[in-house]
Amino acid sequence: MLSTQNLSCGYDPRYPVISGVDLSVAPGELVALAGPSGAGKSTLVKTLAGLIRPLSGSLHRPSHHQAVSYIPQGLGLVRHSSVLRNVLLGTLPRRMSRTGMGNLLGSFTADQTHAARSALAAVGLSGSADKRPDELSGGQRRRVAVARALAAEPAVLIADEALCELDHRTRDTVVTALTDLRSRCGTAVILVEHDLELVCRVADTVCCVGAGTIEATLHPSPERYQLAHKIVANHV
Ligand SMILES: Nc1ncnc2c1ncn2[C@@H]1O[C@H](COP(=O)(O)OP(=O)(O)OP(=O)(O)O)[C@@H](O)[C@H]1O
Repeated sequence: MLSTQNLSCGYDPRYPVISGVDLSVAPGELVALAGPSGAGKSTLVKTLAGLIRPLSGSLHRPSHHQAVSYIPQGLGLVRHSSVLRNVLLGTLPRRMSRTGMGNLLGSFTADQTHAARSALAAVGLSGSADKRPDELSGGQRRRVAVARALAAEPAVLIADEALCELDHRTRDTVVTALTDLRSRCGTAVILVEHDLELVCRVADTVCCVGAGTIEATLHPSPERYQLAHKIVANHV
């Protein structure tokens, strides 16, 4: 689904932020990236999402329309559009592949509206469809960004700290929505997340990022939580 070999990422070829990254993410797999602030997690996922060119090494991503949805740390919501319209934007690549750019300004189809409303329901925001993002709390805005990615039904969903600012119950709702997407569409999920307890509970694979690379790759279990904690804590 998505793989890298000896990938090196950063903003200046002389100073890679993270190197030697070998990742292989299968359909439906949930891979978590954990590690201290500044370790290079966002730089890596921006590269995986295609926003930054790799400095070296190889990156294989699915190339069809709607293949990769990326939730940036800053969320990228359109402030003056309604919540529903923001989520509908997630379905745009689907519409573009069918009808081309000409219809971008037209109305959305019933299918797209259904997908957007279902995504909002999945993150518990059915009642907020007509509000604007700046009328919502930080955690609610985060869930709008998740809903936008869900509505895209992508092959790969990459989320940079999408679960932070959420209370435990709401976080479980979002995790359930992601699990449903994985089993329904075979979506591979790559999650940047600081909460190791959560990560070890929900991820199939945990990559511990530190010292400019992926230092360890674990398949979680309660014992592995201690190990992951030690590896990440070493660099905090
Ligand atoms: N646009 C940029 N231009 C140059 N350097 C950058 C840029 N963005 C990030 N960096 C640098 O890359 C390094 C890694 O930052 P990055 O945001 O990838 O870390 P992170 O692990 O995601 O941290 P956090 O958990 O705090 O979000 C930092 O030293 C940072 O200063």
